[in-house]
Amino acid sequence: MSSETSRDVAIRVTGVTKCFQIYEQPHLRLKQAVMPRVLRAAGLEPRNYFQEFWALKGVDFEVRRGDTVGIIGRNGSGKSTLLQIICGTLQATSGSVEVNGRVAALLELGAGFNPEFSGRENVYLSASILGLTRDQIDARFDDIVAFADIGDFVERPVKTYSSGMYVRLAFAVIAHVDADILIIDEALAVGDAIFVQKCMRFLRKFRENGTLLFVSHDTGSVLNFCKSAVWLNRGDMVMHASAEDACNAYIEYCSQEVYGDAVKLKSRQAAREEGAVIKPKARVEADTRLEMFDNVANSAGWHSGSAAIDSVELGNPEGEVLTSFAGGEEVLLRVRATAHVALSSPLIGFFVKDRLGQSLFGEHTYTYIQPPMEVEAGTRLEASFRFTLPMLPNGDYSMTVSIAEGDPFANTQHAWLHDAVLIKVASPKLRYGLVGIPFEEVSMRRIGGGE
Ligand SMILES: Nc1ncnc2c1ncn2[C@@H]1O[C@H](COP(=O)(O)OP(=O)(O)OP(=O)(O)O)[C@@H](O)[C@H]1O
Repeated sequence: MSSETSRDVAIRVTGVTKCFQIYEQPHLRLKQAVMPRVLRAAGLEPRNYFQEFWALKGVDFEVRRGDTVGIIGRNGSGKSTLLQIICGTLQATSGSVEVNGRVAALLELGAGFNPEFSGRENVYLSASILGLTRDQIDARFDDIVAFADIGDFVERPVKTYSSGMYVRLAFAVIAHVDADILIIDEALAVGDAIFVQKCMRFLRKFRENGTLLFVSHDTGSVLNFCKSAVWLNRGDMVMHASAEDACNAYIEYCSQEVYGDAVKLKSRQAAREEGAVIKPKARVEADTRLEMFDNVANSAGWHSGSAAIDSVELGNPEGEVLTSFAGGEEVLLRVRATAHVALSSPLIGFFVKDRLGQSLFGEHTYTYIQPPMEVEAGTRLEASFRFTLPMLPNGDYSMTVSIAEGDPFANTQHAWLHDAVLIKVASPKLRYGLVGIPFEEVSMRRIGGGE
């Protein structure tokens, strides 16, 4: 039993299973409807004409009020099925779902609106299903149409809409019904960039008070948006953990799937010493704002056994290793790795990500090392990247480093360190946005008279 009271819980999913009945031929469905009764009446044991498919196999998790939870998993893992059960549009085979609050959902395209009705009629229909009175819808109609921004199409039947228009109107409705809980499926992906930005602004505001359940294949947007994530795999809930832990585990799993059983990835997490203290090396510059912590030994990640990352160092272009930087200066990043087997076209890469796991910048060696190198087992490699360190806003960052084999589009990862370098930025000036810009001068002056 959870320690949370029902008041704190927005969604509680307990032991939910879903079994679909699969009929190999359409007429077997009819047979299933009729035959068992006939056979029972004749005193015979009825048989089933379908195969069972378990899309969900006992899913348990809770979403607290105000939480933003991502649902991740590969195609067919049961994400949409779970959302439909939470929304009440699909019945679970067993288990229960408790939802506290008004739920509005943007599920897969095609669900929700009546295609024969106009946009206007569908707005009234779906907003009233979501609990708004006619007067409330009248009062909000113009805002909904302005948000959707689909012009005269609002008077035309929804069946004439493009998928982008459809999702615009559907999102506009759910954004105006005072929902306590929003459930967003991948549908948002069909909107154009400007509309998606508008939705994201709305969702960022919404999550200040509301509860959000967000499904995506894109771990980047889950990391960017969600506090925690539920990972589903073939109907099983593998984990419900912080978004970072769940996404890292999921990415690792997907990589393992690519390798197959031939190569067993070894988790570095398992080897990590509990409570290892990361000590920053000595500061070099007096007015430091950006500090680097070598974390190669403690970084979570994995390796296939074919190659390993040995060290990651950042320093000045002369090669002197430093741990403190101001941002804006030229730096040299050196990644050393060992190939334990012969590799054709090894590539070493890195990217710097923010606290939420959002990638900010990075590079790999492939485009610079042409033709690709061939190396024999036991070769030690050093990749060097010389670049201008950006000004990063205050916060914690980390650098992911990897060695792979192949090209940027088709490669086999051999070692991956999630947090090879930890970066702390403390500056009184840079505060906003993803990337800090060093402003040379900021001023304000009066350019006209006031009343
Ligand atoms: N009505 C249905 N009848 C039979 N099988 C179904 C039905 N709906 C879903 N399934 C199956 O259940 C499994 C889970 O489907 P679901 O759509 O929930 O997965 P998903 O994780 O949302 O996938 P995707 O990421 O591709 O959208 C799939 O194997 C799918 O084929």
